[in-house]
Amino acid sequence: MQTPFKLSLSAQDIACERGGRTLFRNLDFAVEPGQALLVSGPNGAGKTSLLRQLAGLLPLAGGRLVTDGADADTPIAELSHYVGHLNAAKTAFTVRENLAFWADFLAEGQGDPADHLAGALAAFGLGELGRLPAGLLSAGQKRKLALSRLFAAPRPLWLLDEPSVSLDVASVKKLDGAMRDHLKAGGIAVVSTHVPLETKFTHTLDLGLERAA
Ligand SMILES: Nc1ncnc2c1ncn2[C@@H]1O[C@H](COP(=O)(O)OP(=O)(O)OP(=O)(O)O)[C@@H](O)[C@H]1O
Repeated sequence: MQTPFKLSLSAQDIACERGGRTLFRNLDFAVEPGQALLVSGPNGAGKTSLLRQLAGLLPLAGGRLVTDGADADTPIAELSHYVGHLNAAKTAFTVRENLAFWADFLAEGQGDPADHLAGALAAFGLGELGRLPAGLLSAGQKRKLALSRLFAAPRPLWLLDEPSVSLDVASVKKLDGAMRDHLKAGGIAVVSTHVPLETKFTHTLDLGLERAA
């Protein structure tokens, strides 16, 4: 069994600007090991922007992000998996090659990449499609491939932007199960979704309300 995660993440007084417009400011939250934050709000409220900030893909316009339980020099990007709207798969590579790349690249020094690859192929039942180029997958299968990356390397922070989009009912259940197991292992998750999930979120953040405040 893997060592339980022990990462905490807090956002302190953070702000976000896009195209010269302030989407939110003075935002605070804290997530401890085993906890999940649900980010909600209407279209355009800034959910994707916030997740991209947490993933280190978009600069903060103010405030700071603080982690505890990890080496202070390790950027959040290296502690997290970010699954966004783009599925980030190499279309000419097969399903297996994509997952093998992630297992080799992301899980270096964290156990046997072959074990991670097997876990990733099994997580959303992509084993049978292993030889298919990722570009030929259906929309839901592409989303499953992106989510399978969560299993290609153990990382304490999952940043999931509308993770259930295009998934069938059984796969949404698998996603809920995966999140439950991740939280049980002490992982943390920040999730934006318009669709109800079974996952028990310990914290919620409504960016629509933040904006109105
Ligand atoms: N590169 C950009 N330049 C300027 N404005 C941008 C840029 N990217 C996003 N925006 C704007 O920032 C705002 C927030 O976008 P974001 O994608 O974060 O919203 P969201 O809450 O995730 O929306 P949705 O629910 O529709 O996915 C939108 O008004 C969008 O037009």
